[in-house]
Amino acid sequence: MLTIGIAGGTGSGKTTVVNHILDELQHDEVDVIYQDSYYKDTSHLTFEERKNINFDHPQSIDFELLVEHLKILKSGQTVEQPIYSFKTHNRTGQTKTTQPRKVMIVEGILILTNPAIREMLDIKIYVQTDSDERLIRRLKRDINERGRNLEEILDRYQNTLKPMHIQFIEPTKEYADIIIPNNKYNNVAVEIVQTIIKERLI
Ligand SMILES: Nc1ncnc2c1ncn2[C@@H]1O[C@H](COP(=O)(O)OP(=O)(O)O)[C@@H](O)[C@H]1O
Ligand SMILES: O=c1ccn([C@@H]2O[C@H](COP(=O)(O)O)[C@@H](O)[C@H]2O)c(=O)[nH]1
Repeated sequence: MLTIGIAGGTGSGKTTVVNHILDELQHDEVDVIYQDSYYKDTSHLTFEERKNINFDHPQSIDFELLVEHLKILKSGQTVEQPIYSFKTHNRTGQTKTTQPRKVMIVEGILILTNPAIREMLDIKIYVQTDSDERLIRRLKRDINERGRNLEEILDRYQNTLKPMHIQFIEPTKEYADIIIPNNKYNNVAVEIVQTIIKERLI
């Protein structure tokens, strides 16, 4: 199994890059493990308490389960990837059956902060986008798709997202094998990554 990590700040375009890679491969050749699926289960908290969680700190992620699932996939067995709801800030209780594939993509803002995950990745990619561009994208996406309002997004940006990005996410760029500049759609970089994947699959 070729394991590819795709990190980068929120709104940098990680999911978009992943989707371009998926488009080029056969459906049964590739699957994705989303770090967001592994936010810790917080069912014991009220919605108001969950809203105050710092979701940009590595401690918000159940890395133990994520690492265990990657090990299971690498050993050729299937896992049940939790399904997460950004609207309720919690796992839904449902899972997605994820089978081992020739290519497994691991995507998320904090994946390169974890040494055990870094160790398991064959190719580490960091998607690099300026913070103003990321904030604009995040505003549009979170209002349209994640049920947030302007004040909530800007509060989170100033109080947790920006400091956590500087402290934890941006420094992981140094672990990357490939950095994709993504202020604009970068088809050339994505095509290079697709070519590398195809070569490794031969
Ligand atoms: N290069 C780009 N230029 C403009 N908009 C982009 C670009 N890449 C992604 N987007 C848009 O920005 C938003 C966030 O992108 P997404 O891929 O979800 O980022 P991430 O997964 O890193 O948070 C989406 O609405 C997406 O369509
Ligand atoms: O319940 C939650 C969990 C996370 N977030 C925010 O999501 C982003 C990470 O997702 P991307 O798709 O990479 O943007 C992170 O910055 C968290 O702040 C949330 O709002 N609610």
